[in-house]
Amino acid sequence: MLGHFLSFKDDNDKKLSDEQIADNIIGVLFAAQDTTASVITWVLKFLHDDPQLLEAVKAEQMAIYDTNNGGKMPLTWEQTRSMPLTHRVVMESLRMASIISFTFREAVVDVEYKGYLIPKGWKVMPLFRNIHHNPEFFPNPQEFDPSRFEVAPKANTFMPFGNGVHACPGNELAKLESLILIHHLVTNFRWEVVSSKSGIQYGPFPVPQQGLPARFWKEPKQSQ
Ligand code: HEM
Repeated sequence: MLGHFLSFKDDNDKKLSDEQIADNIIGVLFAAQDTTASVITWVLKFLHDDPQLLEAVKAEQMAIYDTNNGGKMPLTWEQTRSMPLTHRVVMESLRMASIISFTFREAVVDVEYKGYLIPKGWKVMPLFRNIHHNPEFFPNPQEFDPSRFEVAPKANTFMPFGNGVHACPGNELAKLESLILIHHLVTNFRWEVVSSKSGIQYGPFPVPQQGLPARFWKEPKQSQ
């Protein structure tokens, strides 16, 4: 990406300034890395808090691990497309955590919505977190329940990656990274949350209070 920015020239042959390059790199690090790290932290918390679910995810991943000759062969693209339970855990974590809680849009023309007029130039703030925690769309919204994603959510009720032309271009990458990490983690490691506090801490993205301090260790395999 840095290479692309350094060699970029616009229609007038103008290059990007160092400041513009730094701004873009920081922007993407912020948009891509912190967000994905936050959601993965929540996945670990939710799995840790539900040992039965963790066992079920582990069973799904161990089946893949065994097919891959005890993890000696790399995970394939097709395998990442065939992790239904783990995928639902990622989706439910995205809903529960709602990493990007809201966004802004500006009305470019007068808009009438349900009897309200939003005049041209006004800012509108869709609150993703509220939509994701609305019991009308997600019954018992405070409950972590991946099975709710066995049925696709109603249109425009699940937007962890935003919507429209400025929706997140890293959507699929973030989900893929989460699936890969979960695969390697549950097939090779165990973890214990050292101090689990209820509550959310924003920095600016939400993570569990105190950032979920945990201890990890490699799980001994029976065949080893
Ligand atoms: C779990 C991880 C992620 C979440 C929850 C997330 C969420 C979002 C959301 C909600 C938006 C739309 C903001 C808006 O409408 O104003 C957005 C935009 C964006 N995201 Fe992500 N994102 C994630 C990961 C990533 C990754 C991995 C990348 C890049 C590799 C990325 C790059 C971007 C960029 C460049 C934008 C701005 C798009 C635009 O303005 O046209 N994001 N993200």
